[in-house]
Amino acid sequence: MAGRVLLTCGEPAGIGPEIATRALGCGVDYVWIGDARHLPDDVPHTRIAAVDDPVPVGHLPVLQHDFPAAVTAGQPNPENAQAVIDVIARAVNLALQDQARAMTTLPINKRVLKEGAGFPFPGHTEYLAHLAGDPPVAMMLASTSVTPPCRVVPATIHIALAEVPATLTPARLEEAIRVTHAAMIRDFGIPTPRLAIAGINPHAGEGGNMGREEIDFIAPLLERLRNEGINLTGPLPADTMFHAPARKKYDAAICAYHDQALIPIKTLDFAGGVNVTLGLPFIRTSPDHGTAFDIAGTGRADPASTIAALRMAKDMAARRR
Ligand SMILES: NC(=O)C1=CN([C@@H]2O[C@H](COP(=O)(O)OP(=O)(O)OC[C@H]3O[C@@H](n4cnc5c(N)ncnc54)[C@H](O)[C@@H]3O)[C@@H](O)[C@H]2O)C=CC1
Ligand SMILES: NCC(=O)COP(=O)(O)O
Repeated sequence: MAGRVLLTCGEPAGIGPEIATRALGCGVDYVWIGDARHLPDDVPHTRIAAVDDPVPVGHLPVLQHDFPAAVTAGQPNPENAQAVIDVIARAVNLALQDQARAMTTLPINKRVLKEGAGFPFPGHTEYLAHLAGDPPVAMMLASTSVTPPCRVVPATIHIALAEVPATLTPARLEEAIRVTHAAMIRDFGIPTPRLAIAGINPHAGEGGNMGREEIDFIAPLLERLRNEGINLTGPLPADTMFHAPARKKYDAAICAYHDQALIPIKTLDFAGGVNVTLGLPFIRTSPDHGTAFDIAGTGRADPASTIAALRMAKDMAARRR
């Protein structure tokens, strides 16, 4: 397996190109896949033919990917949508062929991809799972600069809130728990992971007075999995499980839906948060933020989350060896 981490360009009208270059020197050897014409003017870079080709010291290695339309910072162009998608697929192919140790993806704008190329997936997570043959996956967001750490997995991901109760089936929750449990061991080096499971209702249903999902299926599922030896607590009231003393008691939290999981991590560690897709045959991390069109091209974008994502990808790759 080659040594570099692949960094996909994401939406070129967002902050991706600038943070890709500002992460240079972070201690991770990475290659950017994108169109070199989108890089800030003063960035030393070298186009290479193969992932591990050498470049001069201080240069960004670039696997060139031609985009069809011009890019204006802050204004995504649907004509470039297919190229954004193709860059992700190219990175997956390289990873599946063991030509790279891991991939880190820069943010995409899902609406533009749908508008410009009919992209049928709500995010990278679902697209990467599709490209990998649809193994069970989970989206984890993990802090890197708060103690105790905050690691969260929404059991339902990119769906409307109104669809959550019907989508959060026992099978869906069980899959999220099993994928997270296996990944905590394999990728995070925690041999006996402690998982905390959030309820879906206020006060975890308050004994059935504010909803019955906890009684009807979450608690029985947890009991069954505990009998297999998985260390689980819950269902817990979500509002009191993320303060520091509560986080000390578990290694990862499985939540019912997107915002229940992502609000605590992005509040506690927006700069250091990393998005990891658990369950894939290759390693994929990502910064926790989006395309940030409001500041694209201004030089104000903070590369910290991307640096944390690259470092986490490198660490995971070392663990998998
Ligand atoms: N992995 C991915 O591809 C992700 C993509 N997105 C996409 O990004 C688009 C915009 O999403 P928003 O909800 O607006 O979130 P956002 O993260 O792009 O922006 C939220 C706020 O945080 C600021 N911000 C974000 N990253 C920053 C950075 N590195 N340094 C300094 N300030 C930063 C922005 O300027 C903005 O004020 C959406 O289309 C969404 O789907 C969002 C999250 C992840
Ligand atoms: N809110 C998190 C997010 O949108 C990231 O999704 P993905 O593109 O990593 O699937």
